[in-house]
Amino acid sequence: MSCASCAARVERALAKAPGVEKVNVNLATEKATVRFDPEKTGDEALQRAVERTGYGLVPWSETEKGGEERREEEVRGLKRRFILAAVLTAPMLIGMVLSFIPASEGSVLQSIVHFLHNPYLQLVLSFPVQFGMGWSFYVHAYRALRGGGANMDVLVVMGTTAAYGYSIWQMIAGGHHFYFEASATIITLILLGRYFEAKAKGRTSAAIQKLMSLNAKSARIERDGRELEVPVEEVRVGDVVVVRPGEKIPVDGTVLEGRSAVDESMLTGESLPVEKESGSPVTGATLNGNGALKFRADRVGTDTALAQIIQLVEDAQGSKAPIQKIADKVAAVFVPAVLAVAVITFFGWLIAGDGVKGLTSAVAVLVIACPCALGLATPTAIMVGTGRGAEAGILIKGGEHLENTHRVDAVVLDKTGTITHGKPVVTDLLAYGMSEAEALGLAASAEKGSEHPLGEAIVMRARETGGVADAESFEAEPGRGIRARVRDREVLLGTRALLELEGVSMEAEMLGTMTKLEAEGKTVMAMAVDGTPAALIAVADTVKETSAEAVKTLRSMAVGVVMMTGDNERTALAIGKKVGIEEVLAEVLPENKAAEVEKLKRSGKVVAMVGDGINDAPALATADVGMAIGTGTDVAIQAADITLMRGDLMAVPAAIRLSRATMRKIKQNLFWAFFYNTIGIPVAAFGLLNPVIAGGAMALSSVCVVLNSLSLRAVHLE
Ligand SMILES: Nc1ncnc2c1ncn2[C@@H]1O[C@H](COP(=O)(O)OP(=O)(O)OP(=O)(O)O)[C@@H](O)[C@H]1O
Ligand SMILES: [Cu+]
Ligand SMILES: [Mg+2]
Repeated sequence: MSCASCAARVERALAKAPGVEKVNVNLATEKATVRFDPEKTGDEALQRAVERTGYGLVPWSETEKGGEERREEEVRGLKRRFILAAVLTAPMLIGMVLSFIPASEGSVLQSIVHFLHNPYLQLVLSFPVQFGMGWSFYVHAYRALRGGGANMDVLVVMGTTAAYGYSIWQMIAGGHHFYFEASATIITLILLGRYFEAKAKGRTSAAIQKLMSLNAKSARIERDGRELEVPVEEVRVGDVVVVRPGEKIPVDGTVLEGRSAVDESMLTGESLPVEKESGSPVTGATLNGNGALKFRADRVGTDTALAQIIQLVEDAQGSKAPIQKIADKVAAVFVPAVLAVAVITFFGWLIAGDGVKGLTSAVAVLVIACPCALGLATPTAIMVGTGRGAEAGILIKGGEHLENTHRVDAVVLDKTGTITHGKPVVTDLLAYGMSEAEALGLAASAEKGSEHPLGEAIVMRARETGGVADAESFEAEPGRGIRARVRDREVLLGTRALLELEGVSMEAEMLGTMTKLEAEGKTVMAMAVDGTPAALIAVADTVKETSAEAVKTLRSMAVGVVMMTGDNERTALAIGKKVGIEEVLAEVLPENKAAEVEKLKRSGKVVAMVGDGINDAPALATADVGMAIGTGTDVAIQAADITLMRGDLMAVPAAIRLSRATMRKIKQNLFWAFFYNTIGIPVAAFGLLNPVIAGGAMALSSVCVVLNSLSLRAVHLE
């Protein structure tokens, strides 16, 4: 495909094929994504549908193998053709330049100019350029026309052939208007543009290549009591993998033996190494530190975290941003419209009595009108933007999310696990009417079945001092607490509201203590045993080091920040004060989190929700942009549009910055592309544009667009 109208035509052909439900063709990645009913159609039918329009379709599985080589081959071929064309065209251009120098009659200069302007010499030089190096334009144009449409190759071919044919006719008829050098120069310049474009396009996928290169090549596994080295593809789930100090971890798994600090920065962007010991999860492509590790392989091949990240980034790069619809609509009607303008131009000038001017002007219209810059404006920026994000640990699921993020003016932050580390520890334990040890034992036994971080904190504390028994029954009340039977006693543990709902009333003194602890920013849970208040358990969670700075940065970007939590208001306000958030929504039950986001949206805000927990998932899906903390639960990551691989909140302003920068690039690109066509076409039609300059400008425009998008790679996100 050479321009936006090609992509539009392939897309239409696929959309019309029976059994196809949804289709997206991307010019920059040269990929088509099709959702179809396998009962009604298949690879081959789709392939035929595309081939009928004059293009080709290669199944995805085959592109993986040869994709990179094909691209390199294309770049090499274009370079070769450009150099040959340039060498042949140069004498004609030199002749043109020299003719501007005043030369006296009979001088050497004059004879050189004469020689270089000899129509026979020009015919001989330009013939191979037109039909040799330029042959592919004819092939592509023919295929497009045969498929019943037109693309930019048709414009190039029509323009240059008209100029060339007219020159030959002039030779036969004894005239002296020759345009051999014009058509040769246009072809040379377009080849140069295509060469640059193909090269630059290769660089837009650099992020993917970088990710792929992270993969380990081989792994050391233990089989039948022996250690042997195998290619990483041969590692099976359940294999025991041995990693020596300083080695790359080959696949995802769980540590069985050993202790080490692992550098996970390549995947998470988090620079501090993470301590690993028996039971810790390890991820393929990360780098082992000083210890030796032995781990069990849990996920291999396409299931590993790295493989999924690559897949996600690839999908995102190929997806469309809504803003592209404008360009697509224009591109679809562009070529026929330009042909019409060219015809009108020619006849207009002819009627005005200047057929020669009509011809050159029509050629200039055909050449300047190429919509290739238009087709590349959005997809190249989306490609580079999502790639840049992946490098910084910001995984964006699609172009639309990258686009939506730039409008965000309110960010809702979950408290536990998002602003704080989400690893609370028990700080205070006050027992009423029983020993502290007994209270802790009951609480921990009751919480044993809970996956809530608060429950885990209590169990952790109890493990330090003694055993934790199993509960006879366990029931969680989301957003309020738990109810359990332990050693034949009814245990109720959670918020004030939970106890009140069950008709348990606490003494004023106990409530006072609770309030006091909460004002310190601790989360306080009350426990009732068999209907009487028995203990208060306070836990504290540490605020992430960067949370306050992230809030400040967001403010400076004119983005409002709100904290939303299920925790009580006093605790929330105390934490809010630490990080600089005044607006706090506290005691929000899990089922109401989404409704709060909805309320904010209705007030006219474009809302980004940042969360980590299962209870955040509905809110993440409701928000205009859902951002999941990568260290959080899978459910949250599934529901979100963007995953922040590193736990720290500075990634939120970074994501917004990236989106703003990407949108700025897209708008610049679209403006440049539209501007250039809308100004260029009338100027050319009125005979004010030399066809050669038109060729140069058109080649430049797409190169400019691609380079402009590539400059996104250097954007500062911090
Ligand atoms: N397993 C549990 N054991 C004891 N109390 C609980 C438990 N689960 C919830 N609670 C009580 O319910 C409150 C709200 O819980 P919820 O899970 O909605 O929010 P959170 O995890 O405290 O905060 P955030 O919404 O910021 O993640 C907690 O503060 C706690 O008092
Ligand atoms: Cu073009
Ligand atoms: Mg939570």
